[in-house]
Amino acid sequence: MILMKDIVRDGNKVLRQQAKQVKFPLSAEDKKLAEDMMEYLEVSQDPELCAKYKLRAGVGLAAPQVGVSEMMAAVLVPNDFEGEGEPIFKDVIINPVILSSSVQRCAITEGEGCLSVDEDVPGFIHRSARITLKYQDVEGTEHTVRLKNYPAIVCQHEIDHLHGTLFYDHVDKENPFSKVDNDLFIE
Ligand SMILES: O=C(O)C[C@@H](Cc1ccccc1)[C@H](O)SCc1ccccc1
Ligand code: NI
Repeated sequence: MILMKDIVRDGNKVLRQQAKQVKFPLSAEDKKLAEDMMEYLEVSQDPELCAKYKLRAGVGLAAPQVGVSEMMAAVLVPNDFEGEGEPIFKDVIINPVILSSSVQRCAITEGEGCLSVDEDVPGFIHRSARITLKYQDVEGTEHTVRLKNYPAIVCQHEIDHLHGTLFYDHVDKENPFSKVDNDLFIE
């Protein structure tokens, strides 16, 4: 089971590398990694288990964050944090490619955090509000999905990890809370 001690922190070069394409069929190690990363998200979103294992809640986890420089990330965006209903998006996205993205941007009002960055970094992280994402699942089946708002933000945050980018790279250093007229903001 992945614990916080297994999460690589900012400063480790694996977080700044271009991750390698994943080959199919998945090796036993890659299958286990995919399962373990999704398990981390599920456990971290259960308040009792999250406290029991001293985790930080997460809606996404990328392989480089556990020291594996491969293009794989688990994403679990719950319907709501009461755990009611099916998740908005749940899958392990492998070799993801953003095929298209909206010019319109979207940001989380309170900014972003990262399991690999212990410090708070204030500022808006403006991302595309809508994306068309192509990826393979653990079986190697190809999916092309259109995502918007929060699920789109989470997937862009995770895909950034696969290219060595961290959320605070997107903060406008001159004016961290800069915005333009048609920017969307979500709570
Ligand atoms: O470090 C990670 O990649 C996991 C992040 C992903 C993320 C952060 C901000 C915005 C979108 C995605 C963690 O999920 S940060 C903790 C968190 C937990 C619940 C809801 C939002 C952020
Ligand atoms: Ni992150």
